[in-house]
Amino acid sequence: TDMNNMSNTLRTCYLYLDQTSRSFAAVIRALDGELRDAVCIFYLVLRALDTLEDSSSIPYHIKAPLLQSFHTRLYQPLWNYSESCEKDRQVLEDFSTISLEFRKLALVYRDIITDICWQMGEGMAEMLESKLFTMDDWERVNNMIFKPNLYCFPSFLIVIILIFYLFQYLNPLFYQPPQYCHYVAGLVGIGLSQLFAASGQEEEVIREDTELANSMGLFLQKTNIIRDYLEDQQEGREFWPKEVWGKYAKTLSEFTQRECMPAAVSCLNELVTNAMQHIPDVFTYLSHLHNPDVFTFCAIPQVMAIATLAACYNNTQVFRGVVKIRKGLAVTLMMEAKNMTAVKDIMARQTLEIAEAIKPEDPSASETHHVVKKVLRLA
Ligand SMILES: CC(C)(C)CN1C(=O)[C@@H](CC(=O)N[C@@H](CC(=O)O)C(=O)O)O[C@H](c2cccc3ccccc23)c2cc(Cl)ccc21
Repeated sequence: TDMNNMSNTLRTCYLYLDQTSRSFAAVIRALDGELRDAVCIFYLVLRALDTLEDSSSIPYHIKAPLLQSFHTRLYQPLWNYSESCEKDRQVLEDFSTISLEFRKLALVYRDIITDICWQMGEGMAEMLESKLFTMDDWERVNNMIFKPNLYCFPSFLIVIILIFYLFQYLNPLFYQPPQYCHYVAGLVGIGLSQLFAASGQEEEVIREDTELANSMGLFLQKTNIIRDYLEDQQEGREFWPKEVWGKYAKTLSEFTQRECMPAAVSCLNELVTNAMQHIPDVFTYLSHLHNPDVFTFCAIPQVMAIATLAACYNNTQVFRGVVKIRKGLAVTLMMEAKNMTAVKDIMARQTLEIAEAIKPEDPSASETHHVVKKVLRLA
């Protein structure tokens, strides 16, 4: 990106991009023309929304409406937000610079970004509310439609109510798990796919299969959640799904205790195995991309994620600190992830590392072997 012949406000946006994620900023800069600015602004707008959601200093009754109305702030030239204490608060304090450049984007990009922010803000507010009832947030079952007091109903009605409950859980039609990961990461994939298609640099088909785009985001977000266990614990946030950790402990914080390490590692390995289920969709999505800069932009976070999963698998260090892949490996992965063959080779190598670390006595061993075989067959 030639920083000389761009406006001061756009240059400021690219500086914010460099500050929020150095290595990834370089990948966004490599995108072509108007898609580059659209993705840069999309990334900063999402970072602002994410910073709002993360701000523990904002009380619920203020935060929920803020999240739900966030998309309207894109068209309020003077709107900034200075009540956040998060490290990325600058994108909120100077949001007017970002929204000014947003309003310069072509309408087609503005509509996509506005729509994703609207859906994401609604989803985040909904998750916030459900968290008030200490519901887990990995995959959240819709709250029961009603919680009747069974003792005031005649007996035959009780039977009907029990059947209804059973039906709700057993029948997939009723079981709508609006996944937290869908709101904060799946929607990003769906939005990016629409931006790629709108720019003409990728075919329309890329935006049709929202399941594939959703999987791209879920793979990254589930990996982040697995990796960030301790950091989130220390900040009083829990993202590991209760359906899983509830099989290994009474509270998620138990995994920080030495005597609970075997249970913690078994839970960790089940989550890593769960995240790997998205890899076939990642292969399919990437194989649909034609523009080399778009391919690299999408492939690099995915190969970083599989390397992070391999580093976390069976690793007690996840419960003692944040497991980061070595800088040298990160650089190698960024250099290599240029085409489908190279990406499949990286995924296969990292998956083999996980396969070699499987212990026969691990509760998920057979599922892990199963997903390893599936990935190696596709690679
Ligand atoms: C939550 C998340 C995974 C969506 C965050 N997310 C990403 O993780 C970034 C990578 C990133 O920010 N890395 C940081 C480190 C980190 O934060 O972990 C770095 O410094 O390298 O990539 C994703 C991202 C990039 C490319 C294609 C995607 C398809 C679907 C969903 C997300 C996709 C991202 C693209 C956009 Cl536009 C916005 C956010 C993201």
